[in-house]
Amino acid sequence: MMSLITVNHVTYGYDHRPVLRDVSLSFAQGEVISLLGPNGSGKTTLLKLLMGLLSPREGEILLESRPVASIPPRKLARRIAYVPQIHQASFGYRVLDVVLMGRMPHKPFFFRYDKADEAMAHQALERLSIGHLKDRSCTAVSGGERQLVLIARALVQGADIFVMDEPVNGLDYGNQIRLLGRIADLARDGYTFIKTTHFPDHALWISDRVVMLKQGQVIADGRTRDVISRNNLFRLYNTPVNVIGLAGGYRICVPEALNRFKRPAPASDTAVVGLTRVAG
Ligand SMILES: Nc1ncnc2c1ncn2[C@@H]1O[C@H](COP(=O)(O)OP(=O)(O)OP(=O)(O)O)[C@@H](O)[C@H]1O
Repeated sequence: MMSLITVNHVTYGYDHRPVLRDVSLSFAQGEVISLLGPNGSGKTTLLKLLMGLLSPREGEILLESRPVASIPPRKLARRIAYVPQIHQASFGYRVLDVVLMGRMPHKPFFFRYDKADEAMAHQALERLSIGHLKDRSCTAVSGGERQLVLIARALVQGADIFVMDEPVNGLDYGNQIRLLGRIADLARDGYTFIKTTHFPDHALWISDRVVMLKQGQVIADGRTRDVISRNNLFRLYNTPVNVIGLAGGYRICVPEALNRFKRPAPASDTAVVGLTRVAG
């Protein structure tokens, strides 16, 4: 498969201390890639390098065959969009206006949005099933809805590569599942997602590829089912986690520490559990 993004022997450090060391990776179009690693392992730094916000000290990053560092920011924005973590909206922009902002890289310095821009924005909102929110203020929608608004903005930006830093952080369980579902749908349409996560289970749910970063180095990179293993999870997080296969080909992570969390159930609880089982 042709490489969409190639990271060639990249080294980076904010000061003298190296944060990323000799990182080489290659991502293909339509892949969902999860970057996993302990706090401070360099995940966000790698995302910033991919978006051209930082330049490698050594090595290079190519978008198709062109160095990212040589692509003007407005041009790069038409290919790569950043969807930030859920955050509190501080300005009361209308949802439709926030989505329209995605058209900026396509416009001259002084411009007005035209009918075609508005049609694209409406289409993106409908695609994510949030058309009904278009006239609401961004301060009056939930965190999960705001995350979808930012994805809609990335779609009208025309980007085909979405970079997301812990996209489900702060979302309730239902919205986490729905957001990951949207990512999987868009990946089926050819969009590429490079996202960080602290949840190996989320990587198992929707990722084609997993890259494990530890102390700035890639310790594993490959197909999700090969990389998410007890061995690799122990190397990464220094805690034993069993990866259990379920019917239907699903896999889940079960930390061994759960044994220690078990508390003896009072006799009365056992009876209730027994009743629930019968009823269920
Ligand atoms: N602007 C900065 N100036 C100096 N050091 C920085 C800066 N940003 C990050 N670092 C340091 O670089 C290292 C990697 O940080 P980075 O944010 O890439 O890690 P991360 O894997 O995304 O962490 P987390 O999972 O906690 O978000 C950390 O030691 C961090 O303290």
